[in-house]
Amino acid sequence: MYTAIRGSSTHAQSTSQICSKIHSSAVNLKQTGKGSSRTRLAKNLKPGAWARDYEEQRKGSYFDRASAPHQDANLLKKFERPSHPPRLARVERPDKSRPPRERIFSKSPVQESSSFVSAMEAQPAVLQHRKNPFQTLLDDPQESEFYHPPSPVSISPLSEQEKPLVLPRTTTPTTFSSPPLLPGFIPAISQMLGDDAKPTPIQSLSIKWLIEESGLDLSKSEWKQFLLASETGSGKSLAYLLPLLQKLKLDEQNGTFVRRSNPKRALNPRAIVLAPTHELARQLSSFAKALTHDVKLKISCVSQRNTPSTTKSNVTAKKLSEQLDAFVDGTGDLGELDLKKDTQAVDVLFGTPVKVMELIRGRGWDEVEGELKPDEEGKMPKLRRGRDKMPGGRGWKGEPKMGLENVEWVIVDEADVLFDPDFQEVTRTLLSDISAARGKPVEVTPNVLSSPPASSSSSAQIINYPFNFILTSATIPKNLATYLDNHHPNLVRLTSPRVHHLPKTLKTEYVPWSGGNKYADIERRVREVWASDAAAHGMLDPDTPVTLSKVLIFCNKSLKVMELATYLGEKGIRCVALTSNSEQRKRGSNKHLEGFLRPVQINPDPERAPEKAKESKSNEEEMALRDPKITPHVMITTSLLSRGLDFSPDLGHVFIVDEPRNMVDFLHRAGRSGRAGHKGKVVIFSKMKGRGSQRSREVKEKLKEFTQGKI
Ligand SMILES: Nc1ncnc2c1ncn2[C@@H]1O[C@H](COP(=O)(O)OP(=O)(O)OP(=O)(O)O)[C@@H](O)[C@H]1O
Repeated sequence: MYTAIRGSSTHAQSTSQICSKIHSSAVNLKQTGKGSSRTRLAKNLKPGAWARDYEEQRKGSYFDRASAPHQDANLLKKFERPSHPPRLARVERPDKSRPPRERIFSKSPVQESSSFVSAMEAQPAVLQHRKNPFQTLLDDPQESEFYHPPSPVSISPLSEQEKPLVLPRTTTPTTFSSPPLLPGFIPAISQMLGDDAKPTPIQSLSIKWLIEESGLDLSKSEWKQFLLASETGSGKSLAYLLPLLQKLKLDEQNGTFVRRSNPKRALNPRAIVLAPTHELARQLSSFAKALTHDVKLKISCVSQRNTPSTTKSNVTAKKLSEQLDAFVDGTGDLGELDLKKDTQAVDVLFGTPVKVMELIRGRGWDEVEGELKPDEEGKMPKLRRGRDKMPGGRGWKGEPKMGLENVEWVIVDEADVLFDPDFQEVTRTLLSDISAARGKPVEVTPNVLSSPPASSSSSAQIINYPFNFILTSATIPKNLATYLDNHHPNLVRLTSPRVHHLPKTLKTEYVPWSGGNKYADIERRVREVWASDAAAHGMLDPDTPVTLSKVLIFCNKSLKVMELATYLGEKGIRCVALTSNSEQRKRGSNKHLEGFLRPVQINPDPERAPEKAKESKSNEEEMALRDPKITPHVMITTSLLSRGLDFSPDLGHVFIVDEPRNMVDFLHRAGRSGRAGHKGKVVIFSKMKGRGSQRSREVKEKLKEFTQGKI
């Protein structure tokens, strides 16, 4: 590269010739795959529009510099393309005939779970603008990013001035038994987890403190406030679902719950479970459905609707609005909500905060109409019947569908995401709406998560919601702990001993890039995984068909997901590629994750559903499911699927091909494998030798310390 430029200067060529020479030499280097800085140079030093800048440089001492031009940071900065603005969740098409719509929230709006994704997919530079509370992996090696609980059970506060109230260790239940559990839960638990299943540490704690209650008024108020934190795959869902469902059933049986009816909004749940993605909400709701197989409670999931891609001219606004309100395609088995049929109140509603808000306030609740300008005669334009009153049009606002008077429980799953700066406004607005409907309004103050720890003398707003408030997470970043300390000082923290560690059954492996095609490295590794599966199987049980591991690959960018999927597809490896905008995600079911997620089902009762009970797969179907050429065994995605989803134990490998941005991200991605005591491996691809490997080695060191519990 350097020689090419020196050569150019000695022959006094024209600027554009010089530039094109630089360009072509850089492209050559790119083709030989010699490193990222050169590739970037090839992109940035294209001849043409920037030639003037080169001319200016040439007048100075550019070519006399001792160093190579790609080392001149100032110059490169000048030619750098402007960075992309942060992606918004919903892209508005410019329509000059309409006044612009504004959003109520001043910050980057949280419209959908896809905004979570765009936040996770955004470039590091973009993340900085939103003051990401998490440091990048190496930014602050001295200080831990996490809150370390002093004991499995503690009550607030984190602030340095006060000491947390630490409860003495007591014996916790070691079996799922009735009592304290309702007898109806026992067969469901046995069917789902096996007859020998024992409660995990977080489940023991929750049975003890949330179900038995131990005669101790921990939360010092009528309503419980709890945080459940434990490592990934340790059964937090069951830890909060059991107390929730049991209490709902008991209140119903004892007559202590009196349903307040709201004739206009019949859908009036007793509990709301919030999750950051539709996929997770659906999986949790089917888990709850299976648990209540005998304990009859009505479970629903408000999910991504079937939005028609185009507006047909013969569809009236009313019809279209009705279609949009029929949220799913009638897959009632999964417990998803169909507003046409579900006019009765439900017991537990699962959903993302944005979807639940749409039910509470009506679709389009977060948009205000743009200013309508008077015409030349000073008359205000009327809304046009068809277009402007169509869903999404200027004058359209959906009807609220859901009452909140009966809500006695709110569970925030993946609390660190739902209270992170991108989500917290909508989450807290939702909590405040419920409080207001229950006669106890709570003000929503902006940006509470960035506030410093309150000293004992300062007066942080103490929030006591008029409902039971349960948070769960596998990671408690310090800013979440501080928020809880400031605003929920009575919150009880139940934490498992291994919180913030990788599951014991998950192994970590580092794979160096070969220096050639990275996609080929990944392909090779996938094939190695399958080869070792086949070899191990051959030694153990050669007469039965082999089951090959499923592989989940995490990239940082959607573009890379698609490129890698194309590459592997061309090499004969079928993959599912999922990004926030994937069409499959819009279907309103988890079909796109079939084969990867752990199926949740209770064996059908042969008397009640004889056909379902008989259903079994033919040999050919079984073989097709095992064949990676027919059934995809590789899923490629971004952080979208890193949260909460319970992948099947067949998913033996997680590949992390881009450096995780922070420890939180790493723990959640890695934790999709090695769940519930099953073996798993997280494979981290990185550069371990030569230029640029220093950082990888430091990251490796940090991850090692972390997984060994030194941080
Ligand atoms: N006591 C138990 N014994 C055996 N398996 C269990 C037990 N409790 C839960 N499981 C299983 O463990 C798996 C993981 O559970 P779950 O998804 O609730 O974990 P989690 O802690 O919420 O994980 P994450 O932090 O990733 O959301 C599920 O498949 C569940 O069926």
